[in-house]
Order: sequence, then structure tokens, then C-alpha cells
Amino acid sequence: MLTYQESAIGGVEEVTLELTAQETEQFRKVAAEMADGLPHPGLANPALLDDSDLLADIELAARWLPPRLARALSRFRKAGNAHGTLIVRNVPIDDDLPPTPAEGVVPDWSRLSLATAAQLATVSWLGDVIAYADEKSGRLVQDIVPVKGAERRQENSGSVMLELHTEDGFHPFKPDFVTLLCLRADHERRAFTMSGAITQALPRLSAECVSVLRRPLFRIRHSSSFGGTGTDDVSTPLPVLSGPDAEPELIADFHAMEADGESAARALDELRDAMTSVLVGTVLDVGDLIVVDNRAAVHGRTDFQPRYDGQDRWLRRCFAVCDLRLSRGLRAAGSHVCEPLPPRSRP
Ligand SMILES: O=C(O)CCC(=O)C(=O)O
Ligand SMILES: [Fe+2]
Repeated sequence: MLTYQESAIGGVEEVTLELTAQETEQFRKVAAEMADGLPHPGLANPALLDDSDLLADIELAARWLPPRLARALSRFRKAGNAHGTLIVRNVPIDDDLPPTPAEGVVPDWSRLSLATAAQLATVSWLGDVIAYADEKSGRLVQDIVPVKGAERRQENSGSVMLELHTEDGFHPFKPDFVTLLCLRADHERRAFTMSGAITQALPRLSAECVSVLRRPLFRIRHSSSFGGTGTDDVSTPLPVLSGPDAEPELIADFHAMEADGESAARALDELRDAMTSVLVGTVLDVGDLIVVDNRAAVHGRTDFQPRYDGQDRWLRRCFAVCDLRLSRGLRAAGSHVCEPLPPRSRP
């Protein structure tokens, strides 16, 4: 399979907001106050953050984020941008980080309360937090780290190239925004987090390809990280593209998507080639936060080499949706965590 050439991945300057030292300090103060209100110790218990009063307090306090950041997030929420991606640099995180958790989950996040508050505050400008009981135990803020033995998996615990994908594209209430906050970069600084926007790829697609991508000829296998569901679970047949001609929405996964028939398979290949030539990306470093509009862009990551020495790459992930109420049938009252999807095997 084709791997993505780092040299061909575009820069992200035009979609990057670098906070000044003063802005970071203002953000740190606001986040530190919020952090005091977080239930520590024991943040590892997902139920503790899944508290609508706590999240409402964070939303209120987030009004005091540095105005340039708040404006950028608000604009991105309403209008997106050319790459469906926003990068914020110099987000405050905790000074004294614990080792990167070897098992994939930090047992007690009380030493990560600043990063947790900063990420939740950022997310509150994008929408409401959503999480899935099926994935990473329903944690609202999840650890993304390389796990020994999982190197070759097409999951964020792997370290081979992670194919471009829509996050949880098979889920009826998939995230509208994916945020990833970097606590530690990979040792060699070669893990490019990359994204490709459909509006950039569109001019490269033939009319025939676009028309096939608009038909419900595609299914996505449920991600193997979605626990509790069998590997045979698949989505209902979906179109890859929907919505307005010039600015469609996109659901794609170049690892887990199956095309029904030859012309659908050809259209998916054509889309992947087009995406490959419009990718933008960056090697995430400490305090970098990337926001991907999950309706406008697919994302992935180039490969890297973990050492399992406690200093490996460590991201934290948090999702947002624009309308939390749409998923009310799948959530307990007041909870932001969707209950497991019923198994749905191919017909
Ligand atoms: O590791 C990365 O940079 C991206 C991981 C990813 O796609 C995810 O956690 O959803
Ligand atoms: Fe992802």
C-alpha cells in the first residue's frame, strides 16, 4: 500500500494560531482555576468528568480564554477553513508530566488536570463533548499512546502509518470535531499528523467519481478499538459525499471502508489519490493542539518508532458535536457518553 511521503505533506502555517507568551499565561490562569474545580484525584474514572454541571462551569470559564483563540475557535466552528483543520500552539499543559502510560491509559489523571481543563475549555467553543462507551471506556478525554504489541494496528495505539479516516465514520453520532492535544512528541519527531479536506480534493475528482461517491455504495467496518462489537460489524451503506456540491460533507476511511462494486472501488481509489496530493500536516509538539472538522476532512498519521521508555509520544483526544441532543436516544440523561451500539453484521 502507498505510504504518505512526508515531503509531500503541505505546511499548516495558514491554519495555525501561535499563542503569544502573554496569551498562554492568560490561558494557564483560566485553566488552573478550572483545574481546581475538577474532581481529583481519580480523573481516570470516566464517570467523574461526565458531569453536566462541571462541563457547564468549564464552558462559562472558557469565555475568558484569550480573545484571539476564542475568536479563531468560534470562526472555525461556524465556517471551517480551507483545510478543515486548525492548529493552536502553546496551549498550557501540566509542568510535571507522569511517564507516558505503557498500557494506553494513565491510571490517575490528577497530574494532568491543567491539560484536561485546557482541552475541555477549548472544546467548549466548538460544541459539546461526546464520548462512546465502546471506545476507551467512554472517557471524555482519552490517552493516545503507542502500545507494545499493537504496533501494526490501524488504531491510534499503533505506530505504523495510520490511514486517513473520518473519526468513527460508522457511528450515527460521530464527532463533528476531533481535538488532539500533544503532551509529548515522538522521540524522532517524525510522526506527522495529517489531514485532507474534501474542498481541496474536489477539483481533482472526475464528475463520474463525484457522482459515484454520492451514492450509498460504501460501508465502514467498525474500528477494532470499538470494544464490545465484533470485527464483522459494519455500518449501513453510506455515501462518501453528501450535502452542497461545492462544499460537501465527507465520510471516508481508506482502511476500513468497503466499496460495493468496481466503480465504487475505483471512485474510492481516486478520492484517496486526490487526498494524498492535498494533505497538510505537522509533527505535533508539546502544547500543540490540532482540531479537525470531521465532516470536512479526513485525518491520519505517518509512522514512528516507539521506545516504550516512559517518554513516548502522548496525545490526549477529546471530541465535540454541534448538537448533543441528536444522540439522546443512545445516552443516559445528563451523560455525554453514548452507550454501546447494537451489533450490526453484514446482511
Ligand atoms: O496519532 C495521531 O496523530 C492521530 C491519531 C488519530 O487519528 C486519533 O486518535 O483519532
Ligand atoms: Fe483518528
